Amino acid sequence: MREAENIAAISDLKPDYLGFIFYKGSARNVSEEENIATRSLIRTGVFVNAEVDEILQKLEKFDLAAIQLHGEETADFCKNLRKALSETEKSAELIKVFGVKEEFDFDILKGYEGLVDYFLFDTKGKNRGGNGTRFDWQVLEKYPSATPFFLSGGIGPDETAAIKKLYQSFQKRQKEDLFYGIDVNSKFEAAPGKKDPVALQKFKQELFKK
Ligand SMILES: O=C(O)c1ccccc1N[C@@H]1O[C@H](COP(=O)(O)O)[C@@H](O)[C@H]1O
Repeated sequence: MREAENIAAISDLKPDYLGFIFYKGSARNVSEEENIATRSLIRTGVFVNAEVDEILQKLEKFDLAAIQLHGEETADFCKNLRKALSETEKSAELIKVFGVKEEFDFDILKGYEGLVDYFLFDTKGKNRGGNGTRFDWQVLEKYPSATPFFLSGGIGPDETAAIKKLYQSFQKRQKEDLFYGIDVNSKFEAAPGKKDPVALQKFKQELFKK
């Protein structure tokens, strides 16, 4: 998101998080000049292999409360970022993203356990993110971690039934707390960085309908 009026319209739908892409390679990149003021939402900065200093600068400037690491950030990087945050007396939720193609080796998560607050699963594609394509969510039925995750990657208006089905599979195992959230992006855009409030409202209604 990056347009003040659009941010206000989407904030009215009361999402828990609102994302801002800080990656120059993206058509959604937020520049230093942008005014992205919002009310009480978890303002999330999305970064791709950025330096700790850059993340701290954006955190301060844009009053971010969550950091989404959407590149090849290592566990050591996450540890250093956490340390840098505490040294500057800043706190922010850390979300580490993993790209999924057909299969996913969950062993990779082990090194990140305890270092980040959430994992996020996106579809591996030709772009760093915002590819607008889904992966096979069945992969997550074998989710072995105790770290809650966000589901992402090409989630669109027609996906509510499939999301509910996946959620129920976690409920059956009394593990629904692990399926922490869903992250929508390009499939709800009128243009890059501009979300469609009507489509999102309909989606939200459908998602919470019993
Ligand atoms: O959206 C982008 O341009 C982007 C660029 C670099 C890193 C992440 C990006 N977006 C993230 O991609 C996922 C999935 O998006 P989509 O639903 O497939 O469009 C989401 O987490 C976005 O925050």
